[in-house]
Amino acid sequence: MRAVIGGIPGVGKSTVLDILRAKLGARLEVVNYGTVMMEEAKLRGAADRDQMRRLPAQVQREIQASAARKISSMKVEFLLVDTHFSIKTPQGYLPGMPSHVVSALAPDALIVLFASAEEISSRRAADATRVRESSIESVREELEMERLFAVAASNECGAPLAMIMNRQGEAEGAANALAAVMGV
Ligand SMILES: Nc1ncnc2c1ncn2[C@@H]1O[C@H](COP(=O)(O)OP(=O)(O)O)[C@@H](O)[C@H]1O
Repeated sequence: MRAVIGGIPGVGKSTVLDILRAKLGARLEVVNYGTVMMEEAKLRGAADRDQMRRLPAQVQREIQASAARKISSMKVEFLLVDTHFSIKTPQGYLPGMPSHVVSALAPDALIVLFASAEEISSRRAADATRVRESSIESVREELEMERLFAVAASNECGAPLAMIMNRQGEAEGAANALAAVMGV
């Protein structure tokens, strides 16, 4: 079973995935799509994520695609690809799972993890280690775009899309809902 999970920064994705990892142990492999992309980019001479972002767009597309092929060849009972369906950039929202990527991954399920804009906004504001836009308006827009791009990816690959809410103080519940969607 191969699934793709996306969620905007601060939604609690790392927290929920850690809980699921603790439950499933070796049956589950969580693969961070950005990390695999970076491994592929290193083979093409980029030293870090900033250099990767500055590579010609066509090279970045190739990196995205080869990361997807690498992930789709992994053999494990439950594989969860940790990513973002949309990435906010100064030029606009970038699709994290454009058609050539989601088709190469061929997931069985897509999941968007979401939370209330108010909670995400206060979690971002509390995290002094990162510089992130934390206004409620901005978070609301990102949440909406994450959903819209996930719908587009679902339509592209034909996999069902589940929406899972990470309620304040109930990350365990969100991890259980995720396990249920994955058929654990
Ligand atoms: N259900 C929840 N209830 C309360 N706090 C949460 C919940 N989920 C995550 N958090 C907290 O929110 C912050 C961001 O969570 P994190 O998992 O790092 O987000 P992400 O990986 O999506 O950026 C952390 O301080 C985490 O402890």
